[in-house]
Amino acid sequence: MSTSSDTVTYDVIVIGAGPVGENVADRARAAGLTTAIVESELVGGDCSYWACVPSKALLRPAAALEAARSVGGAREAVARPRPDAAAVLARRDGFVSDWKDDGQVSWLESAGIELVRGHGRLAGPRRVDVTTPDGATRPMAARHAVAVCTGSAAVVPGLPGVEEARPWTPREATGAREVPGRLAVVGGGVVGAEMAAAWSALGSRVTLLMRGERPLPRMEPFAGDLVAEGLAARGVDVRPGASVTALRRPSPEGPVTLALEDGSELEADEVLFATGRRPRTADLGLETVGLESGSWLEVDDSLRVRGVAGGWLYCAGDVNRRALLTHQGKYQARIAGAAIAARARGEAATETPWGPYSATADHAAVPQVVFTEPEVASVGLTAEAAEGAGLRVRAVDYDLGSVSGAALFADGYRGRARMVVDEDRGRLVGATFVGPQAGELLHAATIAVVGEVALERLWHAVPSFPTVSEIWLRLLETYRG
Ligand SMILES: Cc1cc2nc3c(=O)[nH]c(=O)nc-3n(C[C@H](O)[C@H](O)[C@H](O)COP(=O)(O)OP(=O)(O)OC[C@H]3O[C@@H](n4cnc5c(N)ncnc54)[C@H](O)[C@@H]3O)c2cc1C
Ligand SMILES: NC(=O)c1ccc[n+]([C@@H]2O[C@H](COP(=O)([O-])OP(=O)(O)OC[C@H]3O[C@@H](n4cnc5c(N)ncnc54)[C@H](O)[C@@H]3O)[C@@H](O)[C@H]2O)c1
Repeated sequence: MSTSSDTVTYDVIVIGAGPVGENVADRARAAGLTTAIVESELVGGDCSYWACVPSKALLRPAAALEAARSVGGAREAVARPRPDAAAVLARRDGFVSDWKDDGQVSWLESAGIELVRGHGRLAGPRRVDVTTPDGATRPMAARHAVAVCTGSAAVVPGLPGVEEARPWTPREATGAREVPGRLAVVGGGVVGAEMAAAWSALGSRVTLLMRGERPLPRMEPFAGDLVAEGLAARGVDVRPGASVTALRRPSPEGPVTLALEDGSELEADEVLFATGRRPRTADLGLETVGLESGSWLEVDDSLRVRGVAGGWLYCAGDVNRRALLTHQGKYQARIAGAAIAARARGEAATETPWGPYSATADHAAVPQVVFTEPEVASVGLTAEAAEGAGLRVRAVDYDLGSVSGAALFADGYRGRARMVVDEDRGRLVGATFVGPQAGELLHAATIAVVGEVALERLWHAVPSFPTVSEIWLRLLETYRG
C-alpha cells in the first residue's frame, strides 16, 4: 500500500465483500499482492445473511424431522408433527450471527486484507472512490486490478399497489422473526420453491403462484413435477399458470389481497416476490470506464470485463450472470485471483479451457442443489438444452426409489434420476437426481462431466451396496441395455 496525495494505492481493490469478493481478495493476498476490499453492508454478503445460509437453516430442521419420520422404528419415536418454529428461528439467528459480521471481519484481518467500509464506485481507469459511512470520500487506486463482486438484488415487478403491499423479498423471507399465518409466494424458481417449503414446514398456509406449468422451469421437467407434488403433499397450494396483476393492503396491520389474471383474488398475511435478480451495478460508476450503468457485466473466461482497455477490470459472482450460485462464484473468484496474480507477475495467463486461468466449468458443469422435499440436484445440461446445443443425446432415466439402498434409506422413497449422454463422444453431459437427500449424489456426476469420463470407464466405478449411489449402476445398465 502507498499514498499519493490522499489517494491510497493497492495492488488489487475488490468491490463487494460477499463470498465471491472475499475469495478474490484471499487469492490476490495469498499471491503477495496488497489488497483492499470495499463493503457497504455486511462482510459475508447476501449469501451469509439473507440467502443461502439462513434459507438452509430454515429448511434443515424440517428435512431432519422428515428423514426420521420416513424410517419405521424411528418414526414412532418422533412426537411432534412439525419443527418447533421458535427453535428453528433461533438456530437460523445463530447461523447468521444475529446479522453481525465480526467473525468475517476477523478473518479478513487475519488474511491481511484491508477492509474499507462504504459504498465503492469506479472513478475512471484503476480508480475507486468510496463514500464512507460518515459521508466522506476516500479515493483509492489499483496498480494491477479492480474486481467488481457486488452481487445481485431482488427484482420486484412494478405492479399496481405493490409499494402499499410491502412485499417480502428473499431478504425478509430468510430473515423473518415470525411465521405468517398465510404466505403467498410469487415465482416458481428456486427461491420460490425453497421458501414455500420452508415456511409451510414452519406452519404457514402457503400458496405458490407461478406463471409456468411447474416450478423450477430451467431444470428437467420431472424435477419440477416431483417438487410440485412434494409441496402439495406437505400442504402447499401450488398454482401453475397463475399471474398476479395488482395488490392492495389498505391497512398496514391488515392482510394483503392479490388480484390474479383469471379474475380471482387471494388474501394472505404476507406476500413474497421470488421473481429473479438484477445486477448491483446501478450506482457503481460504470459510465466512468465506458460501461453501461445498471447492466450485467460481460466477462471473458478469466473473468476480465469485456470492452475495458488495459484489461484491469475483473468481475466475478452473481453480477456477471454466468451462474447465480455461491459455489460457482467462488470458483470464478479462484480463477480470477490466479489470473490477476499471474498477470501482475507479467505472465500472459492464457485462457486455455480447463486451465488455471479459465472458468470453463461455467459453460459445462454448473452443479446446483435445490433444498426442497424431495431435493433436486443437477449438473451440466438438461436433455432439452443438450439437444438445443446441437448434440446427439440420449436421456437415460431410472426410478431412484427402486434402488435397494433407497428403500433402506427411507420407507416409500420416491425419486427419479436422469443422465444425459452425448452419443457421439460416449460422455456424460448432464445429470439430475430428485429424491430425499439427492444432493449428496451430485458430486460424482460433476466429476464425471468435468473429467469427461468415458461411460465405458464409468462402468468400472462400482458403487457400494446398499447405498443410494447404486443409481449409477442402474443408469449405466439401462444405457448399455
Ligand atoms: C434466498 C436465496 C437463497 C440462496 N441459496 C443459495 C444456495 O443454497 N446455494 C447457492 O449456491 N446459492 C444460493 N443463493 C444464491 C447466492 O446467494 C448468490 O449466488 C451469492 O450470494 C453470490 O455471491 P456474491 O458475492 O456474488 O454476491 P453477494 O453475496 O450479494 O455479495 C455482494 C456484496 O457486495 C456488496 N456491495 C454491493 N455493491 C457495493 C458497492 N457499490 N460498494 C461496496 N459494497 C457493495 C453487498 O453489500 C454484498 O455484501 C441463494 C440466493 C437467495 C436469494
Ligand atoms: N439452492 C440454491 O442453489 C439456490 C437457492 C435460492 C436461489 N438460488 C439462486 O438465486 C437466483 C435467484 O433465484 P430466484 O428464484 O429469485 O430467481 P429465478 O430466476 O430462478 O426464478 C424467478 C422465477 O420468477 C418468475 N417470474 C418473474 N417475474 C414474475 C412475475 N411478475 N410473476 C410471476 N413470476 C415471475 C420467473 O419466470 C422465474 O421462474 C437463482 O439464479 C438461483 O439459482 C439458488
